[in-house]
Amino acid sequence: MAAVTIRTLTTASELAESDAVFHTSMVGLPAPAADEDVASVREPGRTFGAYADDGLLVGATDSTSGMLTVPGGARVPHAAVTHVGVLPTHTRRGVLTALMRHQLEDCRTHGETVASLRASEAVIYGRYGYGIASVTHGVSLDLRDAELRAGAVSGALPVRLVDPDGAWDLLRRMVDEYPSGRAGTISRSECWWRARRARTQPAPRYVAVCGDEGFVCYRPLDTASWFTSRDRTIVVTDLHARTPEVHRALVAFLLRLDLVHTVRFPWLPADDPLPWMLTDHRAARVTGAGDETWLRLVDVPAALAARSYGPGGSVTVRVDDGLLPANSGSYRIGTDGAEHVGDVAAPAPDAQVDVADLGAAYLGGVRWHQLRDAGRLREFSPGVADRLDTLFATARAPFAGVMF
Ligand SMILES: CC(=O)SCCNC(=O)CCNC(=O)[C@H](O)C(C)(C)COP(=O)(O)OP(=O)(O)OC[C@H]1O[C@@H](n2cnc3c(N)ncnc32)[C@H](O)[C@@H]1OP(=O)(O)O
Repeated sequence: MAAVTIRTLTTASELAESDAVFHTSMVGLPAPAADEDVASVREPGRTFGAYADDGLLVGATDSTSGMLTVPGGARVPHAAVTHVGVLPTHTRRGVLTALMRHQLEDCRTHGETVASLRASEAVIYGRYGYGIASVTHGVSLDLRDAELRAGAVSGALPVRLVDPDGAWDLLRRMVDEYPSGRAGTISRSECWWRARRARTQPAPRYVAVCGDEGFVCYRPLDTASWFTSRDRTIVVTDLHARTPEVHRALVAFLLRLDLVHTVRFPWLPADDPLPWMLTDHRAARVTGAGDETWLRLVDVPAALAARSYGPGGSVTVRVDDGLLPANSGSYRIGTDGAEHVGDVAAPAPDAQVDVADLGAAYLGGVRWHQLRDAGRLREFSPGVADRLDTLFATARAPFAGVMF
């Protein structure tokens, strides 16, 4: 166990120091500008520091509060955990474990149902009850082959360019007014917008807006030889649309850009309609797939009660949570909802799972039969995984859509 003291960091210099610890631990992550006011992009009271006996700040983590959309459309209180780091001189002594324990207990105190994060390494967070709940695809669109199918854009939805530096409030309004209904969507906090504003790369970058109902932000890559390049590439840094029609109009706008050969979409849901809009499906090439949301059910009874379920009768699942023992117990999950039915001993469960794997399956992204076949779900009654799959299935792949 680590000999550290965990404290809430409050002053501007403490917060700046925690940011320095994070960037030192990350080795190569580009640091924010020297004049960035770290306190302005941190939610008060949510940054925790670990101090060694000699008073040195050796580790830190923080989070912002918001909401996460669950299957069925309800939104539950959510903590977006980030800036996790321990100085390389103090790793593997339990510092992160002490920080994670403190942070999860704090989330419970705040009444947060779930927490999520993006992981720098896949081996870190499972032990703290986080599971991979959504995946993301990187897609490269070759404009030499990309053509919209006839009828993909009906009618003329106008797209206009706006000043990127003056558009922040407009973008924020569109995200807030037309939230995605997709499970896994997280709200963008005040701190998120401030950080995005402070850290967005300088020009050239562009924002195109479709009828105040959607936008796409993009910028060119490798501009040194842009004038004569045979491989001019832009990257889409953000895309938000109220309707599929607006989404298609924004993609159509990108396809019409002169000079550009390739459009990169670094993060798309696995079931994004983009390839299906095109005459040549292979013009949109998946260049990589990775984990997106690592989800932690902080309050298992509240999380299970908040989402909707498909048909499939009911199943009693025993959940084990080593870090937040109040979550451990048996839950009856059925088409009509879910409820806590007892402690770990009774009644006899149909299956048993660790809280991290329940988090992975919660949004419908990972199928229960995968978890069973991987040896992560213990079935006590035959066919339970298949029944759970029917109960937990969602129409669309879960996706958060934002980095933080
Ligand atoms: C949400 C985000 O911000 S993601 C960014 C996370 N930060 C980084 O990747 C920065 C670089 N890494 C670090 O700062 C640190 O290595 C951390 C934060 C990942 C881990 O901090 P530590 O204080 O070393 O973790 P701690 O000592 O509590 O480890 C607990 C257990 O996890 C294991 N563990 C922790 N990190 C790793 C890792 N990167 N690889 C393998 N095992 C790990 C430890 O071996 C230990 O296992 P044990 O309980 O079986 O002994």
